Amino acid sequence: MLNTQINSTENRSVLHVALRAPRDKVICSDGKNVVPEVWKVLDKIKEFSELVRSGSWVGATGKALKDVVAVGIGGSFLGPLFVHTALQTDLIFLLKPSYENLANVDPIDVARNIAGLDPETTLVVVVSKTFTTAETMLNARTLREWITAALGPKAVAKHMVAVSTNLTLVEKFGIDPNNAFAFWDWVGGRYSVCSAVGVLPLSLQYGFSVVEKFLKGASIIDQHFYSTPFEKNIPVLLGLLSVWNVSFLGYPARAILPYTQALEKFAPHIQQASMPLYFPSRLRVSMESNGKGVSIDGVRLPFEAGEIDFGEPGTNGQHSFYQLIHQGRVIPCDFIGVVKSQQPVYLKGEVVSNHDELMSNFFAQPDALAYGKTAEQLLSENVSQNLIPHKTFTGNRPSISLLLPSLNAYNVGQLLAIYEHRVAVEGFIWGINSFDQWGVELGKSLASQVRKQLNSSRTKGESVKGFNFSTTALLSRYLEVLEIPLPDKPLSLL
Ligand SMILES: O=P(O)(O)OC[C@H]1O[C@H](O)[C@H](O)[C@@H](O)[C@@H]1O
Repeated sequence: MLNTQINSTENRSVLHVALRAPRDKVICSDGKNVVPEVWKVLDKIKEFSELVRSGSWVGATGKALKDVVAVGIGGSFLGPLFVHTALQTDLIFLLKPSYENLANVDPIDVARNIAGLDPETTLVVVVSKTFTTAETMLNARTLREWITAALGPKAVAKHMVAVSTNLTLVEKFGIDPNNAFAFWDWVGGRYSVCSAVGVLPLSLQYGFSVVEKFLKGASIIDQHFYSTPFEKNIPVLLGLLSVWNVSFLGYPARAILPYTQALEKFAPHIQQASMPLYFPSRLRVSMESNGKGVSIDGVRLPFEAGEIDFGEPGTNGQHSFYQLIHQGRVIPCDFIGVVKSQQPVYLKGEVVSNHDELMSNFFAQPDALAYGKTAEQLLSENVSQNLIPHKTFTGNRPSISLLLPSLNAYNVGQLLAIYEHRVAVEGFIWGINSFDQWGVELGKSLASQVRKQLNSSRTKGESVKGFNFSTTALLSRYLEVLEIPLPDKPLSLL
């Protein structure tokens, strides 16, 4: 039998393709076909989201719920946010409950998210694979407090639901297990947008039929990736280009530049699949999926792997960091354009439509990068000698251009799956484990040491100890001046 436990450092299968497989497909983990379980949860989401959208699911005081706050961070936040934002303008007529995303543990994020919301008409979706992530759980407790303070403890059953692999902790938290939507160990957090993590919030917003199209788009790419010869296989070609740029040409970064505002959250999502880490010993900058310093067998890599991803929608980026891309360091770019705009506008008397104006830039930028401008060309334009070095463009700067026919749920699913598989292709070639993320653990455990210190200093006046000189000084200073709300003076929420 095929060994699907390719995430060998966590003894986990990697099966996010099963999340979007057709009902009749057989995909096994530990000898068990997981597709029926996937569809059981999808059917449950369909039913629940229809109840909420139709107003049949009512809150503790009998009112329909009209706002959704999704609480989650990392993979339990960025993917759904990217898809939600991508479809927002296309499907504005379908958008039923409003959609807020609470990720940061900063109380400012809580306050901003619930500003103007009424607990009576709000549904909170707590999204956490582990149900132990410190930020998410504190935010969930804060919103539980917000709901119960207004509506009483029983209101949690009607106003809070959860998405998690850890249903025991969901129940312990006080959420009715009937209102929990499961997913599985074989879904990595950053690959979970096609599980209930993304499907529940998106179904609540746009309806289940839209989400089905999104899943179908991703599934089509899964089939393409599985069966298309390498020379025509989009994720394979893109992955090879990345490996070439990073490991052979030594370009450490990649700019993701969608020429559509609808994809404004795409680069942040891909960044999560590639969160930068810092290895002081080698000044290595790396990422969550492919940001590894060692091979899958634990041997230190003799080459650089992973890219530093960043990006902004065009044309905004053109007015900030493109200067460096054109004349400074070489940054391979992914240009993503769309043929048919979600929002066509053509003003009378204008030379082109607004979308054509945007796309003029999409076509121009890769050419400027590739071909540049020579001193000879500048001379022929009578540019003065002293400005020639400043106005010269070296060219020979790599980019790829993806042109999507439109940006609907189906195409968004395709785009997601292309990038997911591309990450895997790169990881396979580099010989690393693209599916673990041990690099995020150290910071978390040090934060828990700080948390203990803050508690003992605040409650018992204990002095700061056990930290290095710099952190001791900073912590002491922090404890000296910051006013905190005491238990008898509760944090007031907006
Ligand atoms: O979904 P959760 O268990 O709350 O995890 C949220 C996030 O936690 C960590 O930071 C991981 O590095 C991420 O990959 C994960 O998405």
